[in-house]
Amino acid sequence: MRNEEHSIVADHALRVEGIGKRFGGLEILKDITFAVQPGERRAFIGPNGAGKSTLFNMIAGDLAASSGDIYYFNENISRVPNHQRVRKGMVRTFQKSNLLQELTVLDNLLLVLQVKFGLHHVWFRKRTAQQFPELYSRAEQLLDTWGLADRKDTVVKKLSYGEQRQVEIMLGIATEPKVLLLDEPTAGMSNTETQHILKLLQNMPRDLTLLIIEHDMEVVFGLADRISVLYNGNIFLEGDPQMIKTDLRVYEIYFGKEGA
Ligand SMILES: Nc1ncnc2c1ncn2[C@@H]1O[C@H](COP(=O)(O)OP(=O)(O)OP(=O)(O)O)[C@@H](O)[C@H]1O
Repeated sequence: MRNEEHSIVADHALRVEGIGKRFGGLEILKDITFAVQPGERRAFIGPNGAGKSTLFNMIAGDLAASSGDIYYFNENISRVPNHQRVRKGMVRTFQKSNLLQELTVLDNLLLVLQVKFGLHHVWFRKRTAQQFPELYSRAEQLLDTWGLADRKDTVVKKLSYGEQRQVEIMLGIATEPKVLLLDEPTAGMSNTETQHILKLLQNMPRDLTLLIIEHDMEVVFGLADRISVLYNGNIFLEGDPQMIKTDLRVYEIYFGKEGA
């Protein structure tokens, strides 16, 4: 029985056990426990201020938890710093833009890919496709997949807001993560842009484990295998999209008992 339990635990890409977070006297998260399977797409929903971003900050290592532990492929990473989590393959994108605004899309991408290709030492000099064919070919491939090939020579600050968000996700993918955390990837996007991002996310490799915070329910239900609902500092409910969609309590959390 112990062995069986152990093997189930070892199969998790991510396991969060009893995580809590206090800001001063305020207890934002109380006792968060959940596990995500490798390749699973898990969405986190809940009203504004429920603590979704705070939870992601702790998983990514940007914020220390007040209590509890985080396991990544069965390794306790609770005290592993953020940059080491990234090196292990846990990568997040941010709600706010963290791109190098003065550089082109291609240069932003090459800077990320250089690290992956072990070419940090050439960051300061001009690189050419002739010198680094594999680097450039991977960049072209990513630009094609993400529909950004025609924008590659555009300086990031000249892109639309939606395109910038697209570049951010592409950079996250470029690091070839095992677990990718997306914090509201479609926030502030037009309906057309949202549809476009949803399609791209749906087409991502199935072995990539994806955790996503999202307010757009079309994206949530179009992408997630399982959904966790955060409310009052706890995971109020967890289930598959059909179960969450039809649970009246979720509706009440968002719209109140009488409805909107
Ligand atoms: N550094 C901080 N210091 C104090 N309070 C904080 C801090 N960060 C977040 N909070 C508070 O914690 C609560 C949860 O915030 P968080 O951003 O995690 O919620 P959220 O569910 O992601 O909300 P939203 O859906 O609006 O993005 C909020 O009340 C917020 O004001």
